[in-house]
Amino acid sequence: MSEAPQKRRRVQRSPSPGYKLDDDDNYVPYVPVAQRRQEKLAKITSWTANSDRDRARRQKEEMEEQEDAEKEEERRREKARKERTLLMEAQEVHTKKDIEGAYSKKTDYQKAEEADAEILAAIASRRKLASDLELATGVQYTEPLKSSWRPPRYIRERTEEQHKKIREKHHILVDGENIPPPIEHFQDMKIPGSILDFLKTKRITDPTPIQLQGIPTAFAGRDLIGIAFTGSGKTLAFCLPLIMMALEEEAKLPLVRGEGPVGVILCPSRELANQTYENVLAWCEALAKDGRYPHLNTLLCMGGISMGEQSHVLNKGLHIVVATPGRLIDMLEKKKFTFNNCKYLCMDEADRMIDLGFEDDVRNIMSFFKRQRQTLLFSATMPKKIQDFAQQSLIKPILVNVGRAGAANLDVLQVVEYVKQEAKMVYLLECLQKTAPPVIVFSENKNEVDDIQEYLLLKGVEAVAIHGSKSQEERQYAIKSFKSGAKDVMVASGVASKGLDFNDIQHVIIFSMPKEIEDYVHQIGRTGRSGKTGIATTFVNMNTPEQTLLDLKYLLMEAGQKVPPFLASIDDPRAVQGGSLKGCPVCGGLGHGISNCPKLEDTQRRQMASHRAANDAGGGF
Ligand SMILES: Nc1ncnc2c1ncn2[C@@H]1O[C@H](COP(=O)(O)OP(=O)(O)OP(=O)(O)O)[C@@H](O)[C@H]1O
Repeated sequence: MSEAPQKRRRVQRSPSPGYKLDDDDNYVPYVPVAQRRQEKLAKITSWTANSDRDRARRQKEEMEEQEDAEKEEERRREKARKERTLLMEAQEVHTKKDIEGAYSKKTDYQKAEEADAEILAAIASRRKLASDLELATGVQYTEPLKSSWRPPRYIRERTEEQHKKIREKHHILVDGENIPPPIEHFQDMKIPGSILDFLKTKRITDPTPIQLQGIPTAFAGRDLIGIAFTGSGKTLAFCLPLIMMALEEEAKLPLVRGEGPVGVILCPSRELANQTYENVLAWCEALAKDGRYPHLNTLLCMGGISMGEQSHVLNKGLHIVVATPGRLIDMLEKKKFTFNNCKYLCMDEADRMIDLGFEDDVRNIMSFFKRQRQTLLFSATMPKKIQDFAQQSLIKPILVNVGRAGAANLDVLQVVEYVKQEAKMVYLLECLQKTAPPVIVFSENKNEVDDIQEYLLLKGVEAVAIHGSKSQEERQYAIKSFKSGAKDVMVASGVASKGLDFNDIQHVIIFSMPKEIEDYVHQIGRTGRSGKTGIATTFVNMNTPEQTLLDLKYLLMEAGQKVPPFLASIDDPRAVQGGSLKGCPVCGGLGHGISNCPKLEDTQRRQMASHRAANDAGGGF
């Protein structure tokens, strides 16, 4: 405000010697044209006085000519300037009209559709999910693996119509060629009695929908994409086929030291790998218990544990490996074991494993396989685009789908509450009163996880915490003490607890709503497992992005849950633009399109970070 008048004053002041204006060093006082002419005329007149009239007249004529020329030149310039301005203005108007015209031809919705199509095309051009060796040599398997397993005759003799009815009864959708029949009783799947007895002790008597179609499909040697709600028993559906395959191999020719594994199960987190490993161990032990079947060796291969502790497993023939990608690649590169005879690859939480973040690791792992394998992908969330991509990479795969991929488990009562940021801690205490323990509290932020645990401990609540920056011992202690019931509350970051199966969680409290709705589905899925019901309370507030709230709103509507008024009042911008309200093909969220997908943004960010890291490291591994 004070700057402008000061400048004006400086221009008005005539420069005095020694007075230096920043930009007026070459200042020449302006003399108007009329004044200059007068001065020249006066000079000429004085010559006239000196009676040199002819010279004066010539000079005057020359001057007038020059003046005329100058005036003419000035007129011409002015005309050109005016013409140019008009032309430019016309052009500007024209261009503006062009742009407006082009834009007015397409609705915002159409433009968004076009942008989405471009992104989808880019994703579709991803390399097939196969090892580099297979891609390079063009090795292509066209037929599924052969299997000696057959369903009982009475099931084989059922008509396709009868199979269809059974699938409809259990809300199972299937897709693929020559789909093996659904089998409603474990006994008919020809599973060893010792395993069935063990399952009974765990109250597992009848197969869940994903099991009754998934297990026969996998037993038949088929590649499989299995999608089913959280807590619906997917682990048994992909572990049992590997146990049976290993059993068959062992029966044919027992494995000796340096041989194996027969198959591998890949998990995206250490906790999940550990949990799956413990399940496999228990089932293999149960199998060998009655002495009729051999003992199968299982190796847990993940960061944070010493492989020395498991040398006794590596000293024998190895049947099953349960692993996280990083440590598995490390072990394979160090030739601790090989995949020369490995023929079963299963990925749990497969959408995470093969989305852009882990894709290269998975390809790397595949390059260690030397023969055809059976590939199985399982998850509760599997967006259409990932399904399509995976389908191209498997051999005549069968899709077994129970409920919409990414839909919430209907056994979970979902409550969404508006809680101001500063009121969350206090309200959390109140929420903990809703049910008896055990309760899980989720936060997206590691520091917040620690803060919540500290606050709860101060308030006398027995709480443990788990997140990615905790040591392996701390993580194991937290899980063990929570599982055993010694601790009432576990505060966890989303990543660290995905897929974990805790007994009878009564209540899940989502302290900070994750950006990706898939994460929300997995988090609330820690309760309401194996047919039991549970409650999930989620805190949202003005920090929660509107798009996330929209995803949440649609998910609640889909699950037939109560939608609170503040969520109900949020309008979908796509509806305003007159577009269709399809779910996002990348993350499955119902409240946004692909161009606003938070998962895609995250993946790109991760990729850029890993490129940066690679560059920083001089392009090394
Ligand atoms: N047929 C069954 N009947 C009853 N309970 C079962 C059955 N199969 C598995 N369960 C139990 O259900 C619980 C959940 O199983 P599991 O962990 O395999 O679920 P999931 O589908 O993998 O879930 P998530 O997607 O969250 O990982 C486990 O405690 C398991 O023992």
